[in-house]
Amino acid sequence: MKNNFLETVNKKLIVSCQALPKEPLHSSFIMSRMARAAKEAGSVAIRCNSVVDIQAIQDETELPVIGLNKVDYPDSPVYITPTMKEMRAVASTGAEVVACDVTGQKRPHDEKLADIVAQMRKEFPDTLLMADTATLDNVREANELGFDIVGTTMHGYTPETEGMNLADNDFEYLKSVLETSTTPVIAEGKVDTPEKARRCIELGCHAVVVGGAITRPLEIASRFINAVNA
Ligand SMILES: CC(=O)N[C@H](C=O)[C@@H](O)[C@H](O)[C@H](O)COP(=O)(O)O
Repeated sequence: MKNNFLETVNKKLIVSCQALPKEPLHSSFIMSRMARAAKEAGSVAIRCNSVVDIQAIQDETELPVIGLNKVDYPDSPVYITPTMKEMRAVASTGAEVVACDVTGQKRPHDEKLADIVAQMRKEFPDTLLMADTATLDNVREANELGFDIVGTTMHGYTPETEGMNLADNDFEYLKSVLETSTTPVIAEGKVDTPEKARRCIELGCHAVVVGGAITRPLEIASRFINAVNA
């Protein structure tokens, strides 16, 4: 039996709290406090990266999480929970959802996504799987492989979609994702205003994830500074 994550986040905002080692706020403690602020504001779930951050955020907030583990491998461009090793590590935290790259690109050690999904279903039957996709072909693959949630996370972040923005032409691409996907869609990636977040829900998304615009002060400060200095 699957957990009730999808009911919890229905038509709601999920805050992503992530800071990589190269970012100024890289710290599980700081991410846990970011998540606490998000919870106090009304966020019903948190998206977060790495086993230590997931555990710190679970301890601090007791909110359900979309967990992932970003790792760079030399033989692959895929970095969001790329192999079975990271999938297992994230699921072992008790994360309600494990998110991973579904962009059709070669995975490390040539691991096959279909094998990873089959193995996850066997080892973690209660855990939901979220596909971080970039294109409509990726959405179709995620549906065929039986992912529980389709996210637009990688749209604009692959060679094929470079320069694209989810919000372009009143979310034209997102509308196509909603028409294509047979499972709930979570809008994610560059949703940087409350109005855009609201629009994603109005268009029919199951939920919307906002990260940088809430939890990356370097990004937020840069927007203000660039506007003032323009
Ligand atoms: C492309 C990629 O690696 N995205 C990551 C996925 O988890 C995060 O760095 C983003 O912050 C997250 O997707 C939320 O998006 P935004 O921060 O734009 O609201």
